[in-house]
Amino acid sequence: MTSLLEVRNLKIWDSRTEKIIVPASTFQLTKGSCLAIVGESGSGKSVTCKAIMRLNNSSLQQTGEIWFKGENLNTLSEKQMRKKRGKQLCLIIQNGMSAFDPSCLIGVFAREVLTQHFDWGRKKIEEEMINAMESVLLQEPSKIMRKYPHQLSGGMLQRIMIALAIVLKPEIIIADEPTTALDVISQYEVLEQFKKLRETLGCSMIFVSHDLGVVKKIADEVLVMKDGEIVERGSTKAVFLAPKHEYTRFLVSTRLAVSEHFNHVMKGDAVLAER
Ligand SMILES: Nc1ncnc2c1ncn2[C@@H]1O[C@H](COP(=O)(O)OP(=O)(O)OP(=O)(O)O)[C@@H](O)[C@H]1O
Repeated sequence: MTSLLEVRNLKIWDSRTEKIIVPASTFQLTKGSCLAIVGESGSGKSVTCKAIMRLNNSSLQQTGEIWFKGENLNTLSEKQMRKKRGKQLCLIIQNGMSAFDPSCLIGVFAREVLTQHFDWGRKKIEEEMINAMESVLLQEPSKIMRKYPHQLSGGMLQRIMIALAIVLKPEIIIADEPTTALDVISQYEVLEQFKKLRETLGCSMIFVSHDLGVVKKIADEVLVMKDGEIVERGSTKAVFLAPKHEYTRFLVSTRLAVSEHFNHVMKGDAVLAER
């Protein structure tokens, strides 16, 4: 299997305190596959994603190699990286609102992003965006384009980000807890759109989540992180069926306990509904 992205010995530390956040991560993203990164809060999932995009806060330093199509992203200039972001590597973050410019109408924001990568006129951009927004089931896309981010829900903003990705057609999408801030129904809908996005674009994906239920639905492979280190890796099926590391066993058992509780509650609801 060919890897599209190869991260070797990625080290991330805080230059102000010298605290090492990620000591030495090595992993690959197989072409066309979805790699989930799971782990508890603070285990280093987000800083790893941002390191690939070279978007960490300037106080965080990073060394190591990030190979993507014959280039080590860690050695590229900011200008070269800017060309890769969006068109080749796309990051979708947890809080949709902060990904947008609050003072900018959605349509204007989309135009600014797309004109950086395509030689398209205003009309073509609008057509492409409207088609993509319709495909992620956003109703009345023209109206949405004339709204500000704060006038839309978190689920809608995430779907607009997915629509933008559909137009940009990146080779890698990095989604950092994209459904976490949403209510359960929007979580389900947005996850379905992510699955569709993979099917339509055939792109590769890194999907960060602390929700193993979500991971099971979307990922082919899983990396488990704890305190900045990768403690387990393997196919989603293998990791769920026979977790090797104690910490993964803990994560899987907690997940099972939560879903049993959920089923129990749902059954209770069903009994109540029958009455
Ligand atoms: N800009 C920063 N400066 C200094 N330390 C940081 C910075 N960003 C993150 N950290 C630290 O790095 C560690 C890993 O953070 P990170 O956000 O990657 O965790 P995470 O696994 O994504 O957690 P969560 O699920 O809560 O998002 C934490 O201890 C955090 O405090």
